[in-house]
Amino acid sequence: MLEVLQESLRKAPIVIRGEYPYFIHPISDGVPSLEPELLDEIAEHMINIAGTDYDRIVSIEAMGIPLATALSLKTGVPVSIVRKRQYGLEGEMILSQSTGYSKGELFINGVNKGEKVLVVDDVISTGGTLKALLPALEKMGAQITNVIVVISRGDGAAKMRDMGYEVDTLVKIDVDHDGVSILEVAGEQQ
Ligand SMILES: O=P(O)(O)OC[C@H]1O[C@H](OP(=O)(O)OP(=O)(O)O)[C@H](O)[C@@H]1O
Ligand code: HPA
Repeated sequence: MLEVLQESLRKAPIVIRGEYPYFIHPISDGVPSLEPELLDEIAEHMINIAGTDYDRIVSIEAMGIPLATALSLKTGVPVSIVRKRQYGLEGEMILSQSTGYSKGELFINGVNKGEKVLVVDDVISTGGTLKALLPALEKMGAQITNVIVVISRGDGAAKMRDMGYEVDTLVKIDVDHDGVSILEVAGEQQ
């Protein structure tokens, strides 16, 4: 299951950002090369989890964009990207994002009241991003049908569950200075 994803994670190099061992991978960084075979495997898996019954796919720049695009092309569902740049449009929602290595603001546009929304992203780590995003989407009147994140490292997904949000992840990993270890793969018995 998810063989292309697993193989690519085993090859991911690590750099240290502050104290944080940061893995570099096609899905989380677009580096060194994001292959269509990998995007296809992931998009198919996301459709297996969430189906196609939603009005909008919501994802976060930068690395949510290829995932949301791949999914949009398969499902015909439109995409709204949560940006790190302010547009000042009416109804724009502003939120604060904090990850293991960065802090900043995010801006949501294009999500309409009453819409069924699928949220996808590349990585969940501290959970800081989704902790800010999911309540904000609900405040805008969206109904979140599923939240799917490709790579889970750390306890972010568990923290989201404690907050009442189920986050499906395709693979759980551990990262240290030597590399990535795969702890769990969706749909596989451990
Ligand atoms: O669970 P968290 O600790 O919040 O980390 C996860 C977030 O970190 C990454 O985004 P990043 O801000 O690095 O943006 P990028 O997609 O532009 O690389 C990733 O795309 C998630 O959005
Ligand atoms: O270690 C990481 N690598 C890439 N993206 C990430 N987003 C959170 N942590 C990471």
